[in-house]
Amino acid sequence: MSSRSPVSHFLPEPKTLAIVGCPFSGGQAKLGVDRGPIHLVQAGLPEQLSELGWKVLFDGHHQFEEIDAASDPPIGKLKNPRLVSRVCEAIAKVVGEHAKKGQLPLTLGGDHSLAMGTISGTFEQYPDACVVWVDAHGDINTAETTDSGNIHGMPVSFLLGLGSKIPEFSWVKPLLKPERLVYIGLRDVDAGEKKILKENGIRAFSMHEVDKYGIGRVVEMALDHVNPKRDRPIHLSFDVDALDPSVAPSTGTPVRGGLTFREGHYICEAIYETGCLVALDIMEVNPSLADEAEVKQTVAVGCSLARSALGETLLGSPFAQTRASTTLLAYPGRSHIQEKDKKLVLAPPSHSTLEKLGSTLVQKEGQESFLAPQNYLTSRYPASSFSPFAINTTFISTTSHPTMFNGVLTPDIV
Ligand SMILES: NC(=[NH2+])NCCC[C@H](N)C(=O)O
Repeated sequence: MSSRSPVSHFLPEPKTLAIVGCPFSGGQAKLGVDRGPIHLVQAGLPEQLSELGWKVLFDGHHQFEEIDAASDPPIGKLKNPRLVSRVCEAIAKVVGEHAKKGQLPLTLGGDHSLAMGTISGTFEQYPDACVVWVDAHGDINTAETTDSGNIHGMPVSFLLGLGSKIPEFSWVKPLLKPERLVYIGLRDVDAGEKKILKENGIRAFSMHEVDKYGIGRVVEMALDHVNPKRDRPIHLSFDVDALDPSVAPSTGTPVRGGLTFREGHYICEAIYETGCLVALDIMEVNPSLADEAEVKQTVAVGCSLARSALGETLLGSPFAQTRASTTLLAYPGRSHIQEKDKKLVLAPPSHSTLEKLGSTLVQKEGQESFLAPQNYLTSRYPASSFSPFAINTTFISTTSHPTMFNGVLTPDIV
């Protein structure tokens, strides 16, 4: 799989990702979802993301305060209300702090009640953000409409400030506006939730729309709704049960007729391409609900969704695609091109050249790179001046801007 360095309208260089591991299951009744983040990390997710060019911060899973069931009786129908509230409040702080530092928080659930915390944290830092909620379920029940009493079916209503106010949750500010929220993948929506969606004019692309328009058009329409100019920060909250159970079997509330493997990944890729992603949740991987192979498959899918949302592409950057056949004729011993760790590194241009290019030198993991106009390479290193052997090159792009590229070249094969 190829990748390109992350591009962002909101995150400073070096792009930093903070993994917030949340081994939490209190928003629902099935045991095991608290082990989701542990499996995702053990499967190598942090390393995979640093291979994509992120500076990855992860210093262990979040430790939660315990509240025993006896001191946390239901409030109305709501189960474990104090526990869920306190855990989400803590996560809101953690996510908010990462966002404030310009880092992208990747929250690994855990059940989806956690999004009450993650989205609250995002909105503290980015009040004009929008939310793309990918899920089989609406998770928008209120204290009045919930049947199960499981809070993982309710976080969105808290974020929108719907339903009766529960003092225990008074810390949740209604920072999310209905027009800044969009759903993709819905197919199991409770009667009360349907009413809420309608009454609040919330845009939802169910599997019916995915079937009708195709995923490409659906994502475009969804983004046109919440982020028409593609200038708002995006929080992507992805419940793996949005995927069909044949793709992600090991999850607490699977529903048939879901997104295919590619449809799920396409959503992530398309959101990454906007350059607007500021926070990501991967939720509801429960490694206790299927056989070993299916658990492995679900965990692997959780990892690959995260990678797709964070820059992994099927063929490399758009730039690399258009320049895939570029042949750089290199000349051994030529001082401005050196081979370093199997990478060809162009010697950085002089300060005056950089100034002319309006570019600066970026120091990254011992490599120096710079942004330069697309024709910089060909004008500075015309193929004719090099011999005697050819090296096929791909570009590691630090920007999706089609006229810019990064001065580091990676030879595929010499
Ligand atoms: N995050 C989830 N898996 N939510 C499932 C919710 C199912 C159901 N609508 C409920 O409120 O209980």
